[in-house]
Amino acid sequence: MSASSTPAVQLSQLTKRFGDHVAVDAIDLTVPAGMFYGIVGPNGAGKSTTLSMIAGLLTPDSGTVTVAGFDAAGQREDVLGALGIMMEGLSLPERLTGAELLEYTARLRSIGGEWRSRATDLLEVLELDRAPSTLIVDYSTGMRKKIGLAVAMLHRPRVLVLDEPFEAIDPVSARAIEGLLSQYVRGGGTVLLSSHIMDVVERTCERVALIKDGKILTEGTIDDVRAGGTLNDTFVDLVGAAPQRPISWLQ
Ligand SMILES: Nc1ncnc2c1ncn2[C@@H]1O[C@H](COP(=O)(O)OP(=O)(O)OP(=O)(O)O)[C@@H](O)[C@H]1O
Repeated sequence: MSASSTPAVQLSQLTKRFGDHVAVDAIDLTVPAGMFYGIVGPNGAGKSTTLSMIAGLLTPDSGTVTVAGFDAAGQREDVLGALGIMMEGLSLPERLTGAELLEYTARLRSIGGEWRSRATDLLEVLELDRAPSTLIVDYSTGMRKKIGLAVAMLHRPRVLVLDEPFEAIDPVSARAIEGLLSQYVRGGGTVLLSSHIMDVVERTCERVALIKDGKILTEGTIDDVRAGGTLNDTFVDLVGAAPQRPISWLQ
């Protein structure tokens, strides 16, 4: 698969309200194909809401989403084929093992016989092969995240949308996931992820968008955005440090 000039994801005036609250406020964003792209921002900034609209799990109030050139509203089947998603809170079939879930995914997606070797690779790299008979209901938080990632990758999508893939993941597993995603991007895939872990975003992503209150505060290459400092510095400068005051009952 080669990188294409069609953007992996394109958002135009994307907006979502919950009651009176504007969670995503007329966002325009282009994620070029074949790269690692990060979305960062404080809690409640609108990252998950944005990714959920790209994933088709939430309907925008206005604006458009295209994935690999397909319109998310009108070309749903094409978008589903092009996309792999891992979102917080998506339910999993709890009474299956990891391997069974991948077989189930392969059938749902009509993946040919190659699913077996793909599943073996994914389970091995993510170290889920160490608990072959453990049901998903008994998985740890990190293991649930890893099997969610394997499900998202099994059909070799053109675009992976990952909500906080590195949170709740131990450092060794995080490196394994980084390696897996890097191979995927080198092969022409696109990763769009949200994260609060700035050093992972700095290390992996080529471009980053910083969002707050549903709006993009800055967007560009990692070097442009960190402007000689660290991404953490830029984040705190633009978002504003949390208020600090003495709390007498703690002292
Ligand atoms: N289903 C919902 N109903 C009402 N409000 C919602 C809903 N989902 C999100 N929100 C609100 O929309 C805003 C954006 O939430 P979102 O989950 O997108 O933020 P986030 O950037 O992903 O935050 P975090 O870093 O904490 O995961 C928040 O104010 C949140 O309370």
